[in-house]
Parts: sequence; structure tokens; C-alpha cells
Amino acid sequence: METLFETKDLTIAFGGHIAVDHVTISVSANQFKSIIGPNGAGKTTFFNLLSGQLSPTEGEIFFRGENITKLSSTERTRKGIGRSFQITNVFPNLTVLENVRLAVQSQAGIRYQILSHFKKYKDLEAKALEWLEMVMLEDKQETLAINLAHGEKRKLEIAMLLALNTEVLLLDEPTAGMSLEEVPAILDVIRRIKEKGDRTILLIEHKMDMILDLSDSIMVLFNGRLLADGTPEEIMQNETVQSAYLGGIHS
Ligand SMILES: Nc1ncnc2c1ncn2[C@@H]1O[C@H](COP(=O)(O)OP(=O)(O)OP(=O)(O)O)[C@@H](O)[C@H]1O
Repeated sequence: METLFETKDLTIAFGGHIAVDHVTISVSANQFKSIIGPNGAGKTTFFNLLSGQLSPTEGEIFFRGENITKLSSTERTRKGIGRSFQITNVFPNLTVLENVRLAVQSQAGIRYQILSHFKKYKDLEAKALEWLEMVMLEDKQETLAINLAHGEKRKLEIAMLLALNTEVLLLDEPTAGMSLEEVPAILDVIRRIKEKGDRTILLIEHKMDMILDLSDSIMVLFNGRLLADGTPEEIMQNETVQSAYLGGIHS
């Protein structure tokens, strides 16, 4: 399988604290990889390093063999690494459809520079609607973003990320803050994206049971270090993971 991106000894220290400690991984195209680990393990920091929000103290990141360690987050998005929008990137007083249309429009701008050559307004809207259907939010297209339930906001964020058309999707705890009733719907959305088969997905999750059947591979971070990296079965059977993670800290 083709390696899409790799990290080599990726490390970042905040003052004396090493939040990500010499993490070396490799991710194949169209793989679904989950990142698990207890609070403070370094998962979000690792994402921030991949997306370019943070610069490493040491180590390198390669995308399609190219060293992208020094590229900005915008340059990385242009290359094909997209990170889920935070709720703050959603315009609260625009409708759901308008928010996604803006994301489609920004993608058109990034990829083609001259928007008028790409799509007319109606085409942009049709594309936006496709993404809303993908996340099963089309019935809320006329709703103002501010009026969405929390779970629906997360779906909107995912639709906006999909609209950027990046090959890699970085999803940081998409189920965070959701009620138990909302979780299956978001997992369904993620499953649909995976089944389409044209994206490489990295997903941070706290609770391992949620992502076991979705993941092709799982990496476990603990105190910034890569404790294990393997198939769900390998991770479940890994004794170090069992004692360090599943033992007491889980749940
Ligand atoms: N900008 C920062 N400055 C200083 N310390 C930071 C910074 N960002 C993260 N840290 C520290 O780095 C460590 C890893 O944090 P990080 O948020 O990456 O963990 P996490 O695994 O995502 O945790 P959670 O599951 O709670 O989100 C923590 O000890 C955190 O306090």
C-alpha cells in the first residue's frame, strides 16, 4: 500500500514538558487510523503538528514523500491535509447551507484560484448540498447554524471539512461533548465517509470501544510517546496497552 504520510521522531516540548515525544508513524492512502490515549497524552498536540498549527522542536513530517515540516497550515491544506473546522469557524448567523457553500467556495479558490472559471453560484450550492447529504444534515439546510443542536454542529463542521476536498481528514474527537443519543449518528456519518473509500482519515478518540470496528489501525499515545501502533486486534492484545491504558485509565 502506498504511504501517504509519515512522521519521523516528531517531538514538541513546551518549556520543559515534552508533549509529543519522538513519534514515528506511517499512514497509507485511504487508511482509517485512530489515535487513542488518556487525557494529556498529546493527541491534540500531535494533530496540531500534522496540520501545521504548531512547529515541532524536533523531527519531520512527510506527505507523499515531500518534507512538509516547514509548511504553514494553509499550504498543508492546499497539499491535501484538512483539519476539522472548530465551531468558531462556523458563521452562526448564516444557514447551514450557506456555511457549507462558503467552504466549497474557499476550496474552489484554493484549488483553482479564479472562482469564476470553476463554478457558478448554483453549482456551488448544489455541491454544498451533496456534502450536507453525506453528513445527513440536508433537512437542516435552511436552519441558522446558531440554532443547531451540538451533534448537528459537529456534522456541519464535518461537512465543511469534506467541502475542502482534502485527501486527508483530521478529526479531533468528533463525539466530544455529545449526548449518548447523538453519538451513533456521528459515527454513522464517519462510517459513510470511510465506506466511500477516497479519504485517509485520522481520528482522535478517547473511548476505544467506539472506534474499534471503524479503524484499520490504532495508535496509542501515552505521555507523548507512541505506546503501540497496530490493528485493532493487535492493540486489544497488547499487554503494555492493557496495563497502561485499558487497565485503570480507561473509562
Ligand atoms: N500550547 C501549550 N503550551 C503548554 N503546554 C501545552 C500546550 N498544548 C498542550 N500542552 C500540554 O501538552 C500535553 C498534551 O496535551 P494534549 O492536549 O495534546 O493532550 P490530549 O491527548 O489531546 O488530551 P485530551 O484528551 O485531554 O484532549 C498536556 O500536558 C498539555 O497540558
